[in-house]
Amino acid sequence: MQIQISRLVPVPLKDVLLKRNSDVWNKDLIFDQQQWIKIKAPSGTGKTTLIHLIYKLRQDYQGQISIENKDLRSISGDELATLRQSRISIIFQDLRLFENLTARENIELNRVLQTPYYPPEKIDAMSARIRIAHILDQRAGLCSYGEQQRIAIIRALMQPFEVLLMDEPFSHLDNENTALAAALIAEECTTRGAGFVLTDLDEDNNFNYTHYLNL
Ligand SMILES: Nc1ncnc2c1ncn2[C@@H]1O[C@H](COP(=O)(O)OP(=O)(O)OP(=O)(O)O)[C@@H](O)[C@H]1O
Repeated sequence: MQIQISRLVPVPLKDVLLKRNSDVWNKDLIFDQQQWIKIKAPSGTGKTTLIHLIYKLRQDYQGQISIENKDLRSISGDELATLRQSRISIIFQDLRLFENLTARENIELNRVLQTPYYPPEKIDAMSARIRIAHILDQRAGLCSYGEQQRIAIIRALMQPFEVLLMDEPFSHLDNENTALAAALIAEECTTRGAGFVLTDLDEDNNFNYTHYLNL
């Protein structure tokens, strides 16, 4: 999968963002599937906005986003659903879990909504690796933010994808748990030949990024 971005600027942020020296806003970029892209920027400079624009959660922008040369504005309905079910997965900054469902139910719900990529046992295997096996049957709303973040990570990895969007995915995790989660994500992307776009506030060496962009 290829995502092309051309002269993209979110309309509400236009005046502020065009004054910034950005590698992304108002530039022409191509994100290829094999790329592991880190986008670094301070708070409030549009990281979440960018991720939501690419996932088509909002459309208040000028310029163009294209998926395989097709304008994202013209992708809707079943085509958009298929894109999100099997080609683009996402870890939201605000996680977006159902707090009254258990951790396992949150993950399983997403797994069965698409052609399942992995059998349900994989939830246990991934959870053991990133140390949340003990809370799988607990209500997500009762889990700590760090636990919730790892539930959201596994939920994203249990579905098929060619590109993974990650919005500050380790913001609630300590270094040791970040390393475990990053290793799992790296392994999953490598196995599938998938790429990712990851946003964060600071520099890091959590992955062997192919590209490092300032927003
Ligand atoms: N629809 C909107 N209308 C007006 N302003 C908006 C809109 N959406 C976002 N903003 C503003 O855009 C700016 C960027 O928000 P965004 O959440 O994308 O930043 P961020 O880089 O992800 O920040 P953080 O690191 O704090 O999560 C913020 O100042 C926010 O208030």
